[in-house]
Amino acid sequence: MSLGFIGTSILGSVIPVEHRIVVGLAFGAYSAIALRYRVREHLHTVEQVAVGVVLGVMNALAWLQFGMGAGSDVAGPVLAYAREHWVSAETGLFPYSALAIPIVVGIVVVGSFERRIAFYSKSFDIRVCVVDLSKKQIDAWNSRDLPIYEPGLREVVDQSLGKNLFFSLDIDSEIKMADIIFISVNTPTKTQGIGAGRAANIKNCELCARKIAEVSESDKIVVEKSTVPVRTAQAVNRVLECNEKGLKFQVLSNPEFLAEGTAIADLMKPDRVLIGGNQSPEGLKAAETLVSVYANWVPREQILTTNLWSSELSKLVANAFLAQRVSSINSISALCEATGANVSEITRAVGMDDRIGKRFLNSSIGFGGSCFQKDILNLVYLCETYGLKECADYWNQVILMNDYQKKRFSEKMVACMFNTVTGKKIAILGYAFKKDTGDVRETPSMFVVRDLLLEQAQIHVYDPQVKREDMWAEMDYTCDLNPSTYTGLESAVTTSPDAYAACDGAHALAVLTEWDEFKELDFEHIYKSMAKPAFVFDGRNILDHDALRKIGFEVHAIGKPDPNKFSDL
Ligand SMILES: NC(=O)c1ccc[n+]([C@@H]2O[C@H](COP(=O)([O-])OP(=O)(O)OC[C@H]3O[C@@H](n4cnc5c(N)ncnc54)[C@H](O)[C@@H]3O)[C@@H](O)[C@H]2O)c1
Ligand SMILES: O=c1ccn([C@@H]2O[C@H](COP(=O)(O)OP(=O)(O)O[C@H]3O[C@H](CO)[C@@H](O)[C@H](O)[C@H]3O)[C@@H](O)[C@H]2O)c(=O)[nH]1
Repeated sequence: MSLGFIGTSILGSVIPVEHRIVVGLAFGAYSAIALRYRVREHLHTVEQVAVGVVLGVMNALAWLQFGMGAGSDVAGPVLAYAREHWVSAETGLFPYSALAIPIVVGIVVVGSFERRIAFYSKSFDIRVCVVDLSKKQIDAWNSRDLPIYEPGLREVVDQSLGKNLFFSLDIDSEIKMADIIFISVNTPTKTQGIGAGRAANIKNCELCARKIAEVSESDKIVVEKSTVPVRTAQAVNRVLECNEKGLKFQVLSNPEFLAEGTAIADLMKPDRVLIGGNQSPEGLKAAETLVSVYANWVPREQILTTNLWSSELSKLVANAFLAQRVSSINSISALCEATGANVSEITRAVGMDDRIGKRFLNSSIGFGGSCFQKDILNLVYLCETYGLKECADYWNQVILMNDYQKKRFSEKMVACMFNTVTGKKIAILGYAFKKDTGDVRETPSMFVVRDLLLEQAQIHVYDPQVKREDMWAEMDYTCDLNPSTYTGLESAVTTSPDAYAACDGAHALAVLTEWDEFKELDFEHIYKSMAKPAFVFDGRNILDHDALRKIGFEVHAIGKPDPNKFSDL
């Protein structure tokens, strides 16, 4: 397209003025046909065409003015300059050199559009259909109100929905049609039976494999996307092999490494993509097929291929290592509070050693989310199953340290408030397990709230994204807290429309999720509205503690020395 555009422009410039109308009409017809094709093939959006048409018309008018010698007040002097300096006196034509600027601009602008479009057009070759048993989920994905909050997700869905992205309940038909099937179902920690509280429940993966074996009518690649115990692919393969039509399936492991809140960025620019497969010629061929899908947007050198078991286990190890860093720094935060050292200074000092690195060393009230605890427990259980007790104990300590950190925080709150919070209003700022998500699975805030409720506090929660029903559901599922186990639960926990309402009349405020908006609050105003002494408990170390103390707050933060306790600071 750019070459066609540039070529026609050059042609137009060397043809005598009186014939340019013919070239102009030909160029217009060429553009209309080419653009219609590109919109139909999803290479341009209608909006891009609209912008292009406006720019094109402006360009054409400027050229017309130039060619006819007319000039507006603004364009006139520029055109006069151009006529005087650029048009050849002998031929009356535009020299090639004068075309350099529009050509270069054209190549850069249109070319960069095209590279971008080429990227998406490759992806459009692939039809993706997400199927789920849950009608509620599928309806939400097809609506304006997506079932999860994730920055940038709306745009990604809008771009492809109905073009090459579909959400459907028709699992059987979609299995039949697919060449590659990703199993991405939940694999929660077992709640009963053998390994309860530690082993991952892979029942849903097996059910998917059975469904695929039952309804498939052609050979397929089946990809384990869910996080699973090592050697799950063996079970999936056994089930698939039992199909009665003699179909051949190749099972691959392709664990997901995205984190919530940064999911789109992680998807577009992953640190690596891991694909594990059987090392037979068929297995290697299947792995190569999946590699070629990712290679549409991920550089090949970042796509690793391994055997099945290394891939499955790498996912658990990655999460265990990440969580271990959080528990390690959290253990040091307790030592800081006891000695007068400052955990932020320690993080900076040790993180500048390249071998340690700066990332994932933020001390907090503990890690939460649907993955870390579940996956470490999964690893612990695997170690136990293989008789590796010392290894199991080692990784279990990461969880114990996390439990300790959550408990330590709520106990400190009670201790600071004169050993009682009974009947006191406490504002909880942030309920999601981290910022930029509305997810509350295993959120550390919930454990702090539970501890404070058991001390008979009145809790007022504000979180910009968490839905009230999700808060109740998770409290029930994970903490067994519901109106039948805690009388008056719904009146003891209020959800507030904003941080100011939550803090109004409160004895303390606790920041439990690191939402950026909490840093911008008017703390002078909040201080005036609170009961005195007014306590701040910063569970994420995001506030300016010196400024808060100047206002009059009593501030306690994770791993930060208390100036009242250490006179030598
Ligand atoms: N959430 C994350 O950020 C994340 C990141 C990396 C890996 N993972 C892993 O991905 C997997 C899924 O996690 P999630 O957070 O999306 O879980 P989720 O519970 O949010 O979603 C799982 C979905 O699977 C559906 N489902 C269950 N059984 C099914 C079946 N037999 N057929 C069709 N649909 C079925 C459920 O209805 C549900 O909508 C887990 O193994 C998890 O460890 C999650
Ligand atoms: O320095 C840190 C970093 C994180 N956290 C906490 O750790 C938890 C997990 O955070 P994060 O890892 O950013 O979010 P997840 O969405 O749980 O992502 C993890 O779990 C996913 C599911 O397996 C993996 O795909 C990701 O790679 C892995 O980072 C959250 O409560 C964070 O607040 C800290 O306390 N301090």
